[in-house]
Amino acid sequence: MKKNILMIGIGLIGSSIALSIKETTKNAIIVGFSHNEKELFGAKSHQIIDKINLNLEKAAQEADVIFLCTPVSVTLKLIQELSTFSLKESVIITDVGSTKVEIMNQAQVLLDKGYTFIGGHPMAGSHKSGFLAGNKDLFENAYYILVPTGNEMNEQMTCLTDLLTGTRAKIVILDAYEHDQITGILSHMPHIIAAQLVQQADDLMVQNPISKKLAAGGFRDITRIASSDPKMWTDISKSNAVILEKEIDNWLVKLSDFKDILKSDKEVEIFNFFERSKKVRDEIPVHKEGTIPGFHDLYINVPDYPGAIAEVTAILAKVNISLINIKIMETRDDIFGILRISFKNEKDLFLAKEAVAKHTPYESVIN
Ligand SMILES: NC(=O)c1ccc[n+]([C@@H]2O[C@H](COP(=O)([O-])OP(=O)(O)OC[C@H]3O[C@@H](n4cnc5c(N)ncnc54)[C@H](O)[C@@H]3O)[C@@H](O)[C@H]2O)c1
Ligand SMILES: O=C(O)C(=O)C[C@]1(C(=O)O)C=C[C@@H](O)C=C1
Repeated sequence: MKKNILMIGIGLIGSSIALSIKETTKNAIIVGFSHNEKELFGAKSHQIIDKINLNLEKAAQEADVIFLCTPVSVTLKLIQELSTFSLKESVIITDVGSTKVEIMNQAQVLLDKGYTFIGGHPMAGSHKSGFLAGNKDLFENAYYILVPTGNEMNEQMTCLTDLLTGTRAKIVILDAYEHDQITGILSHMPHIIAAQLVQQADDLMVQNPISKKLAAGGFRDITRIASSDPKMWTDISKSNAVILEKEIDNWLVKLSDFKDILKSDKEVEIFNFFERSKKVRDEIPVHKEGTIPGFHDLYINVPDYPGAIAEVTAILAKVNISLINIKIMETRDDIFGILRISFKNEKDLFLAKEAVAKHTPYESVIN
């Protein structure tokens, strides 16, 4: 029997989930709804969705599963609106919002009507928006957090996790508060800090335009996410404001402590500050199940001339090492490009590093 999946919002996340479902759930019909018709027709022509339904009530009534893939403030309104419709009794409603407490509280209106709501949040994404940035592999190896209410039946939970197998993400169950605390520090604070750092740099760039050209790897690495959608981050910040206010206070105290040790020229304390961070960062598991998604990546500095990439891949082929992914990173515009090559295991990664060092003049690092 066909399974009717309604995707409300076909942006980066909605389209990536739709594409991943199409990979594994052959009986799924993906119906798209959003406030933006042009986007819907675009998504249909790219075969991300199978059908368009511009009537939300009708689309929701026909759905077996509803994914809310909209900015958090819109998701809150849509939950309210869905609760006024007469939906299938067995319907599963889920979302992908980056915060969970406010959304789970709002979902009570659906539970009151006897509907099932399971909160969701795939912990991967990008600073890009819109269906053209969608990618069926976006969530591979990432964690996909689910927040049950306790009211859902086991079969409904299984139905949702089965539907998500195409994402190749790892499902993790959390409660809403725990979720917002963790993502507050691991996802929301980094976005606030990156945004503020860019503004601080902007002041300098206005005073001294040459500084614009001098931003190097460090600035790029820490500020990529400042290019994310401001609407999405306004919603996330407002929705997680209580936790973020506490974390910002904590940040200000810690930064002020650093200022004090700097001011009093306490070299050992300054060293300890950086040493502790390095130790913690280096120990976060990268290749196993950990905070940082596991890939076996080699970063190679390659000169910007035709054939340089082919030269590297030819060497890998010669020593019989297969790669699983290759990407030119957007980290440096001039002189060098960074080539990121992913391998299927650690052994191949180290063999590749050795081969690049032996047969090419290019520097490479394992991250
Ligand atoms: N971007 C990420 O890295 C990321 C990762 C995980 C979760 N999320 C969460 O996923 C959700 C979607 O983010 P995204 O990156 O896909 O954003 P996006 O801007 O790419 O897509 C948003 C979608 O919502 C639709 N939309 C906006 N207002 C609407 C309305 N009033 N009615 C119906 N549709 C409306 C847009 O048309 C678009 O299809 C957000 O809640 C975000 O917090 C984002
Ligand atoms: O990689 C990025 O660009 C992201 O910001 C993705 C990111 C994050 O890691 O903070 C952003 C918001 C989401 O809710 C989950 C993932």
